[in-house]
Amino acid sequence: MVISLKYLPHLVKEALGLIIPFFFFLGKRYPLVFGTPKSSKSIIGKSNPLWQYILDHSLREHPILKKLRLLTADHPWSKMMVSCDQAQLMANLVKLIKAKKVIEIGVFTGYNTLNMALVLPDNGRVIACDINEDYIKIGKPLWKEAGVEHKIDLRIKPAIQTLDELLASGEAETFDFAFIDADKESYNEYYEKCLRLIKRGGIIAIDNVLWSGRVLKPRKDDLATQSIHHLNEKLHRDARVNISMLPMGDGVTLAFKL
Ligand SMILES: C[S@@+](CC[C@H](N)C(=O)[O-])C[C@H]1O[C@@H](n2cnc3c(N)ncnc32)[C@H](O)[C@@H]1O
Repeated sequence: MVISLKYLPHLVKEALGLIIPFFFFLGKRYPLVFGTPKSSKSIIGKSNPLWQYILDHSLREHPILKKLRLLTADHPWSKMMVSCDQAQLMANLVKLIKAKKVIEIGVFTGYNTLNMALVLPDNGRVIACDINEDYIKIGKPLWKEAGVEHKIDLRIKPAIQTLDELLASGEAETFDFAFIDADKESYNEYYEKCLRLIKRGGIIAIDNVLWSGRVLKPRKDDLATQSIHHLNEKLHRDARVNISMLPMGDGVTLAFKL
């Protein structure tokens, strides 16, 4: 079939008229797959006016936490920091269950470590696990400034090792709350060990369970997404816990130990 060149602009216009609305439809129907993520850390994009509305109408951030958040914002890996509204939820949970002993797996600059230490009683303890001491140098002076340094037990080594040491020293079923937010490939191991360390009625919060939407189509070669997706599937069936999966930050699952 020969098409005269003079019809070409018209044909291109017609084709675009069909293709563009199709992609708009996909973006609206499957926003996590086809939409443009505004931020890798937030399911509601951080430039979405609703995100600002949520902060304006719910965030009660302690000034020292705000200071650490702003300091962290200059870091090249600042997107690793937990979102401030999610940190506030975790502080509220820690207070609600009157937690004394908590575990943080993945500290980064120490925003959530500080957040939890601020609401723990004076004899409370955060076991803070990370492999990178450099990131923590940013937050550590603020732990001291806030007067909560004595509540934070920082362990610089692979978190699996720290959790095994806690189990070996007889601390099973003595913790109230755990936050899992480190290397995604180890999520299942972190979950299983935390479940042993947490008391009945305790809570495990697991971060990044939506992984910027990648859990919808986990690629075979993407081990991080595969690991998160498998844990999500397992938790859905896990009779040892009750769960809620929240579309907050990059997705957070709360597992309540029965
Ligand atoms: C997403 S950041 C944690 C953010 C932090 N929870 C916050 O409140 O901002 C992940 C952290 O996990 C740490 N990490 C990675 N692999 C680890 C491992 N095997 N053991 C302990 N920490 C690890 C990284 O060094 C990094 O600081």
